[in-house]
Amino acid sequence: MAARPYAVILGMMGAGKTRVGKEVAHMLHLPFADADAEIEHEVGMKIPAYFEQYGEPAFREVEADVIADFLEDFEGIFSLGGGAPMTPSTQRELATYIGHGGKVVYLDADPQEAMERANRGGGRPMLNGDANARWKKLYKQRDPVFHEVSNVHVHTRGLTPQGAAKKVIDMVSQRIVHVDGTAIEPYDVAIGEGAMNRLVDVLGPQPKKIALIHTQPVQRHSDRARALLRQGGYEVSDIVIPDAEPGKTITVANGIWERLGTEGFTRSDAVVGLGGGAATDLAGFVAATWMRGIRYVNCPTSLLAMVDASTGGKTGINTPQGKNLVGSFYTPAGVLADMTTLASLPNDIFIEGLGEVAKSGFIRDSEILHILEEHAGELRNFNGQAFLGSPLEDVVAELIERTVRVKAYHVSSDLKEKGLREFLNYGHTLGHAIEKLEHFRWRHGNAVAVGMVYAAELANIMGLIDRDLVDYHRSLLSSLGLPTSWNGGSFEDVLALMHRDKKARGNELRFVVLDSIGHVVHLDNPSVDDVEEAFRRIQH
Ligand SMILES: NC(=O)c1ccc[n+]([C@@H]2O[C@H](COP(=O)([O-])OP(=O)(O)OC[C@H]3O[C@@H](n4cnc5c(N)ncnc54)[C@H](O)[C@@H]3O)[C@@H](O)[C@H]2O)c1
Ligand SMILES: Nc1ncnc2c1ncn2[C@@H]1O[C@H](COP(=O)(O)OP(=O)(O)O)[C@@H](O)[C@H]1O
Ligand SMILES: O=C(O)C1=C[C@@H](OP(=O)(O)O)[C@@H](O)[C@H](O)C1
Repeated sequence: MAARPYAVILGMMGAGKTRVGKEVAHMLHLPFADADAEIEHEVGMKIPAYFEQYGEPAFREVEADVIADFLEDFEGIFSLGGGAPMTPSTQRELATYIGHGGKVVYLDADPQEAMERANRGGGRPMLNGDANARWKKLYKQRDPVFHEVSNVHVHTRGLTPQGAAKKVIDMVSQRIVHVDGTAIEPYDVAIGEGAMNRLVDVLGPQPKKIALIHTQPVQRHSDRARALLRQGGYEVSDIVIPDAEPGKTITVANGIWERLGTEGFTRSDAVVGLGGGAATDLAGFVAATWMRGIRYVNCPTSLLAMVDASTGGKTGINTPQGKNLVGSFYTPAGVLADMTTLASLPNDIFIEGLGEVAKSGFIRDSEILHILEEHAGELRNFNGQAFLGSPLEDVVAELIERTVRVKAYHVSSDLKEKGLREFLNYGHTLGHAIEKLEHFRWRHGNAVAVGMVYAAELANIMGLIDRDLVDYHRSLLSSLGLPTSWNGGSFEDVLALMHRDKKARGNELRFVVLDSIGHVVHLDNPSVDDVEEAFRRIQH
């Protein structure tokens, strides 16, 4: 495999491609190459002189050749000349580079700032004559193409070269999971520090008003989102809802509908949901129902919301009869899992999220289990204040990316949970019963952890897995600080609730169980004796 650039930077003349590119390379301890400097080296003369002697078409040919060579054989930060992306062969080379996982950064400076800087510098033959008018004309031609050929968009208005470089690094190191499939409008889940900086790009130019729905404990993160939205030119309605489950009610939804009505939200406006899974569920529900569906973006701030609730398109509210009884399948336009928000997440809520992470390991991706094993101690001692920039951050980013991929896989062909998606329910049949019997004082991920041990015991009783795998469930989950037993209710109560599980068919129970790590099957209608025996085994 050829050595490819870590990132390619393009943008208008004066955007800072060279200056910021050098800064990025310096911060990442990587080499830097500037296409213009390489061309000058290649032809043995300065660019203005070359333009003068041979003209622009000859320059573009040399330029395209030099760029093609560097895209194939340079491991560092590579900045292009302003006009380079207009050459069709270079556009194709950039597309191939992106196809191999490359990052093409559009360094999008404020036009006024970039134009002034380009004029000041001189040495730019494309600006000969009325420099400002030339710059503006080129901007009009080039800006749409830059958007087209890049896959990372970085606005740098008002930033110092160092600030712009830090933003480029954040954006380039984000992980992207593309969610696509039957009945799904494709969208991306962006994971990493600064993922929220994508808000304006994901919302697009159509919305004028944005309802920013969030809870109070994440105020400092919603302040950032609001600032980004205002900078993007949107009119922002800040809507604070009650924290956690009390936010997921028809009364809260109704209050927001009233506000959207009073404030004149139309079908082309949008919703941003920011917070834990409860806030993103409610925000998605409001977006799905307002005018029969408007655009929405999720900004999950808890681990559980990042790996599970914000992706997959389930939105909803609770009723007095139960959780999530009213809602719809309605996919977001994008999910921005900004790791900086985890800095304020309490330890117990982080650990709870690991329950769903482990589930994804058991049902599909054994590498998740290896990572959990290897880092169990650090994960269990998660401390938000010391998290950003620590080695654990990359471990958590990897776990989030892998878990989101498992979810995306199950959702892609079964948005409405008629088959494959049911496998995401591993550990949930007993888990939901425990949550209900504990009056929701037990957190979901904790109940699912016990539920997975239960499902493993049941699979063992049915002869599907050996005892070692059951023991492995217990040892891994408890090493993460998750519970593996429950003594809070009778078998009769549990059985009655499991019969009301959404997977049950008529009077028959239906479980999701493993037959090996990474492989799940349905277990239909096991005998009550077996179901009870498994229950007995998780009581101590
Ligand atoms: N839509 C789906 O597919 C889906 C899947 C799983 C769960 N869910 C739903 O998600 C909800 C559970 O999500 P959850 O565990 O995130 O619970 P939550 O939304 O109640 O958040 C838990 C607590 O953590 C706080 N919090 C979240 N992020 C924080 C941060 N960065 N800093 C400080 N505090 C923070 C919240 O304010 C809340 O007090 C449930 O309502 C569940 O039904 C939905
Ligand atoms: N963010 C910035 N803030 C202040 N000055 C900048 C910034 N980015 C670039 N510059 C300065 O503007 C000039 C043009 O930048 P340069 O990197 O050569 O642009 P480009 O390569 O995109 O044409 C240089 O003098 C550079 O130091
Ligand atoms: O915009 C252009 O067509 C050009 C931009 C210059 O690079 P910078 O954008 O780095 O100034 C350089 O490649 C040449 O003068 C042509």
